[in-house]
Amino acid sequence: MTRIAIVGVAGRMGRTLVNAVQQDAEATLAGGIVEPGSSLAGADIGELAGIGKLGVAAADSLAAIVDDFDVLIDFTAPQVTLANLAFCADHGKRIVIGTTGLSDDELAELDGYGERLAMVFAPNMSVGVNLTLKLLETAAKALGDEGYDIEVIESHHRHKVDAPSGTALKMGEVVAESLGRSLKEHGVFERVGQCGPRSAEEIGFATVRAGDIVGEHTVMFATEGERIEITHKASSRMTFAKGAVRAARWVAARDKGRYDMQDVIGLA
Ligand SMILES: NC(=O)C1=CN([C@@H]2O[C@H](COP(=O)(O)OP(=O)(O)OC[C@H]3O[C@@H](n4cnc5c(N)ncnc54)[C@H](OP(=O)(O)O)[C@@H]3O)[C@@H](O)[C@H]2O)C=CC1
Ligand SMILES: O=C(O)C1=N[C@H](C(=O)O)C[C@H](O)C1
Repeated sequence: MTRIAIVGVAGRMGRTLVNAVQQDAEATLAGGIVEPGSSLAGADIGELAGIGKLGVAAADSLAAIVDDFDVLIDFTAPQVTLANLAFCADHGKRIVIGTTGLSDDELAELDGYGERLAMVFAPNMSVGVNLTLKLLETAAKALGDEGYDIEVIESHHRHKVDAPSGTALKMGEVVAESLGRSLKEHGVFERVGQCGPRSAEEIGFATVRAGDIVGEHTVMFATEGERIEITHKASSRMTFAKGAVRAARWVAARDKGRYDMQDVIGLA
């Protein structure tokens, strides 16, 4: 039985994760964390998630539940995640990280922890998106050097704070790597005014933020006469939450290293 604690337990993903852990026969809900000083500290995390009392009170620090859990699941914000990584490394815990929007420096810092603990870090925990990444590799290799323009389009709810989404960036990276291009050099994240025609090698990104869209990603390969679109649409956060719980069970049996969902699913 994997003892899981969830940080950001009152957030959109945190509440869904409580539900997902409850539904998993091989995992147990060992704790939930809210922001230090939050008025929600002490509330029952089942009630926060809308599934009724579970008898687990929200804590406002990891230190308060350090002996209760084996794996932490963290879908919060970059600086919060890095602080939690340090805590887990210092206390012999494993961690599953879904947080997106990390800067290059923050990613480098996160990477360093792979030598100190076992972590799964992925911008999208759904099985469907991780399979889509494989399809993109094949499509990019077949089409990318044959005159097909590549564009990544993503849509999310009005509350999302980072752009492009972590998944869109990952899709761009997979396509770029498959073609021997660098996303740093060829990624185009803004087009406005007299920006001129697109270059053959650029990989364009477009972002939509509206309403309650859970998460949609399309990679378009377009040339004269045809276009192929590979699309993934999430209609419920449960798809991410179930993936994260699966990752937590998987990482509980791992030694040090930085892994992603492709490792967990067996697509690496
Ligand atoms: N990898 C994946 O599959 C997915 C990744 N994500 C990513 O997960 C992240 C969170 O998304 P979402 O759930 O929508 O965002 P929310 O804003 O709904 O949730 C974040 C939660 O973290 C809490 N929080 C902030 N600081 C702390 C702290 N110091 N200690 C404990 N809790 C804290 C917030 O509390 P408060 O509200 O009080 O500030 C909030 O409840 C984003 O980066 C998003 O992109 C989302 C979906 C899927
Ligand atoms: O913030 C979200 O909601 C999501 N974020 C992730 C991302 O940035 O890719 C994954 C998912 O699409 C939902």
